[in-house]
Amino acid sequence: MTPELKAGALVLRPLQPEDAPAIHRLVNDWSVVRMLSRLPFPYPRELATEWIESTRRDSAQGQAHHFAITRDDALLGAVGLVLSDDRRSGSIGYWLAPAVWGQGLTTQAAQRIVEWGLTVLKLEKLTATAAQDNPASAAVLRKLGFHKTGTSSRRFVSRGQDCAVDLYELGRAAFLAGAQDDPVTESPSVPPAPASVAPAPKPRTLLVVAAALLDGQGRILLARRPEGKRLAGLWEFPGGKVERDETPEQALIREMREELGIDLAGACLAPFTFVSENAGPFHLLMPLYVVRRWRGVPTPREGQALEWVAATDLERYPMPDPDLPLIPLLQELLG
Ligand SMILES: Nc1nc2c([nH]c(=O)n2[C@H]2C[C@H](O)[C@@H](COP(=O)(O)OP(=O)(O)OP(=O)(O)O)O2)c(=O)[nH]1
Repeated sequence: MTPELKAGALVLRPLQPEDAPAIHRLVNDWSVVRMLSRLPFPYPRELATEWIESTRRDSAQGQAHHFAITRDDALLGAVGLVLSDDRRSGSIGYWLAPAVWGQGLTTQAAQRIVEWGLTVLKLEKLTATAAQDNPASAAVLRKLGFHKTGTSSRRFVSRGQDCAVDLYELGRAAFLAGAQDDPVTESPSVPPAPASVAPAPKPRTLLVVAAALLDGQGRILLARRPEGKRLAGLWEFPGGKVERDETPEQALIREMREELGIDLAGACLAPFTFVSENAGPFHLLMPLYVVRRWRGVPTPREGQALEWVAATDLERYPMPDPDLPLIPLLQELLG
């Protein structure tokens, strides 16, 4: 199913039947429709209703995910991700009402969908096309990290003619390598480098501590990263970055209190294994502790969803790539 995603002040949500009048009003505009290859101009009102129904069917079948781009509940445009038959790649498309052009909103919305498709859906690559007379769309794609792979032509129904389009692509590996998260500059204790000095190479290893909390039935607590964070929508083991002057155990106790409201002080924190993996913008070093006893009831304190998951079901929860080797180890422990 198509989820609701956040991108700055924008909310990207599944389309609803009640959106039809707004969709019709916004699309039935020559400056919008001339860039959308399959739509006629004028754009009949019934097509808006039919299209919304089709997006809801596609979403239920997992074939495509179309989102209304909204701000303060006002519909501003749409962004969609259509999956290939094998569900390993997807093609992205978007449009925005001219009244809000020039504010970077298309990039913001498309960026969130790109990230969601490549991390949560784990697509291998994304493709897109832009009409050659649509430099704004090409600029959005380049900002998102897409590169041009060729040219082709498409029938544009509204224009009644074939038009040249450029083809673009973004691979998952390239996206993950370029994903922006700078754990060093997040630290207030690191002063910014003077503008005239070339930035020093960043320390590449990030120490993150995490826990496999086990309940009485041997299920593991997973937390879904909330909207607004890097890797939002992925499931992870609760935990977080080890701060300066903290031991990993102190960091784990602090994180469990902050994130889940539980007290691990005095509990047995059993070192289980660790992750040492390239995580894109940094190298992740993550000790994983197994914890069976604590005080309090895990409660989401940071907007994250929580679920107790049997080890055999872990594969059903999309997790960050570095976590994947942990799954068979936990299955063996708890099998
Ligand atoms: N807690 C946790 N983090 C993980 C796992 N797998 C994985 O790649 N990570 C990454 C995601 C983050 O980049 C980093 C954890 O940092 P964090 O949770 O303290 O920080 P964050 O990115 O959520 O941001 P913030 O709280 O500092 O604002 O480690 C996991 O299983 N558990």
